[in-house]
Amino acid sequence: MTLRTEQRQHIETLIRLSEGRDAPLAGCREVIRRSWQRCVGEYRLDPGQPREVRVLTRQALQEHREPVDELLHVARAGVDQLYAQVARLGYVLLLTDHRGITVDFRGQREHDRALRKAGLYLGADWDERYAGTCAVGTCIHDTRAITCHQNEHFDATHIGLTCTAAPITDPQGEVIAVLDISALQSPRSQESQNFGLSLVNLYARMIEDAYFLHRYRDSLILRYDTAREFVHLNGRGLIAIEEDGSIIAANGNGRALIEAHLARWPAWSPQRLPTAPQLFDGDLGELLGILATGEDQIRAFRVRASGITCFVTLVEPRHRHLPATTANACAEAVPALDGLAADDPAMNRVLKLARRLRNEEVSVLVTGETGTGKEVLARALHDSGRRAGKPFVAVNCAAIPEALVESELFGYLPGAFTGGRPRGMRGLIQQADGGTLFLDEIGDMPLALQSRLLRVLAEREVMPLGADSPVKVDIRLITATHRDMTQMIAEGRFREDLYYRLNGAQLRLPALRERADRHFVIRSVYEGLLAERDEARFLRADAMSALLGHAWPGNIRQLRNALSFALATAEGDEITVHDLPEECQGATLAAPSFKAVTFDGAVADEGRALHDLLDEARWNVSLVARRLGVSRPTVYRRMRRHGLVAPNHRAGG
Ligand SMILES: Nc1ncnc2c1ncn2[C@@H]1O[C@H](COP(=O)(O)OP(=O)(O)OP(=O)(O)O)[C@@H](O)[C@H]1O
Repeated sequence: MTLRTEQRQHIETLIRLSEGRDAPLAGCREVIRRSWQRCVGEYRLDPGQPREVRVLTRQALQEHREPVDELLHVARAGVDQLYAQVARLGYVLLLTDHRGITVDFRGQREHDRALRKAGLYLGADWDERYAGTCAVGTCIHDTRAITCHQNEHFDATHIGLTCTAAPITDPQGEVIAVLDISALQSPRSQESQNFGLSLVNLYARMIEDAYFLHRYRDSLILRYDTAREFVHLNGRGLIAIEEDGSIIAANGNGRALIEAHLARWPAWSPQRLPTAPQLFDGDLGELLGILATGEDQIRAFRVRASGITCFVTLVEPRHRHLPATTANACAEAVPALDGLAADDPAMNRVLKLARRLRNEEVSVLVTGETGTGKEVLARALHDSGRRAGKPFVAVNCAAIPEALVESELFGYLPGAFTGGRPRGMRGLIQQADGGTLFLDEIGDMPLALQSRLLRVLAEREVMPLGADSPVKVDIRLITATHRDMTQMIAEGRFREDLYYRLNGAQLRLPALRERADRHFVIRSVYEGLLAERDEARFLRADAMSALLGHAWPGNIRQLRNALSFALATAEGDEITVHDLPEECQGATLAAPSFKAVTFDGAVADEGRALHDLLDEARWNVSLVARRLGVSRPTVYRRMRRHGLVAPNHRAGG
């Protein structure tokens, strides 16, 4: 079909639409249909009278450029970069103001005439009211990115074009400019422009953020992302704040965060925004002290409205530096506790409370899934407080047979019961005198003993079996459980009064899979194991990646076991993903090990893949080891595992 015939048909369709007759609109996208209806109903555009492209005079263009001069300046690098990517695909680039006037343009000179005729030119007016449905005009009307492809344009003049536009908004969400790429020719299907839509959207957001950073360059700006690695590079959220934590402005992502917060905790007046500490569920000091923490000057926070972990950095005002006191408002150093976490919001909260509690006598209940480090935290609390140097006695209530718990805990005098030691025994409570008694799995303590323990806590004395007078004890009690104690109380299996005594303060440890500082935990457990084994072996990135991706139902204990297994069984001088227990290899098995060489699929396929690789390398083990990025002994070990023997070593071969 020629362009003229197509234009005639297009005009016919739109005339029927404007006259209220049934137009063949099947397959027409809703966003386009609505715009066409605006064109005929609201703007009274006549589809039968295609309009000349309107290009502003130099003087008029200057008047449109002045208000966006600063934006044009900031956007220049982004505009050039995007154009460099799309020019060779035949696209030109337009930047328009909020009215749709093209205030900046990039295009090939050799097509100057054709582009000018098509309206792809500096000064061209793409206002929907004049030009009809088009990417720029409709994007401004709907405040969202859109492709207007060929005969989706209202005006028959434009139906040869394909145009894709994305809005650039100010901190109030108002469109201040539009970024557009357009081509004179394109494939038939509108979907062919989907990739362009993503690209234009991405650059529009980058320009928007660059402009935000420029406009608020004299304020503090919180920049955040859900990936730590991206925060400095291209953190998605930007929130400008005052030094008291109140919010001045936010980019699109930041506004969405604020809206999610307000949806859960509506403000009592429309102007009332949450403060940054409320939004990120942290202290103002923690936010303002970000630059003084960690090597990368990033700190993890948990967004209160969603519970999602965000990594936040602080962009300082251009001419102002935070007073040293605020910048250094980080917590007092307590080595025993500080070593337990790097940067995880839940752990930061636990450790902050632990620092405050370390010299208090209040009983502490540590909760968390099995293996999260409850005993390690209890010991650190002991080691960092006044009682350090005195005994730390740990008792696992679930591990002692029920019949022995009483005598073990309370001790007994000679002859107190048959089977006891002839000289009697000082109970574990007494052994902890002056120090800390740590009762793990407190939920497993038999009910009868719960009453006796309650008495010890109330009267600070213990009555050994067979004794007729109590003995004074000075202990600090820390208990731990992975059970739901409120449910146990409801079921009558745990005494409520004891629970309240034990729960003077509660420290809740997060599961390993939820921790934002998993990398640190893996490193410190690994280094601890190397020190115990007096070894120096490298933990390769593929192993680290698999460990980071594993769900760890058994938490740090399971992690420790997995690393111990790898260190005990790996033959090379480094630990690779294949040295880990099979259940931890999952996350990276499908990832390329070296160039295009991969072991794809399950371990069962590994043998076949290895065989093919060896075959291809003529059974040169060193070459295969290099290609896989593992040591030679590792390849030999895998060959043994899969029963692979080089042809020249096979019996009779
Ligand atoms: N921060 C840490 N750094 C290194 N190793 C740790 C850390 N936390 C815990 N571990 C190790 O993980 C294992 C489990 O720790 P711990 O016994 O403290 O967990 P738990 O929560 O008390 O477990 P359970 O609920 O089963 O009693 C131990 O081997 C401990 O050494």
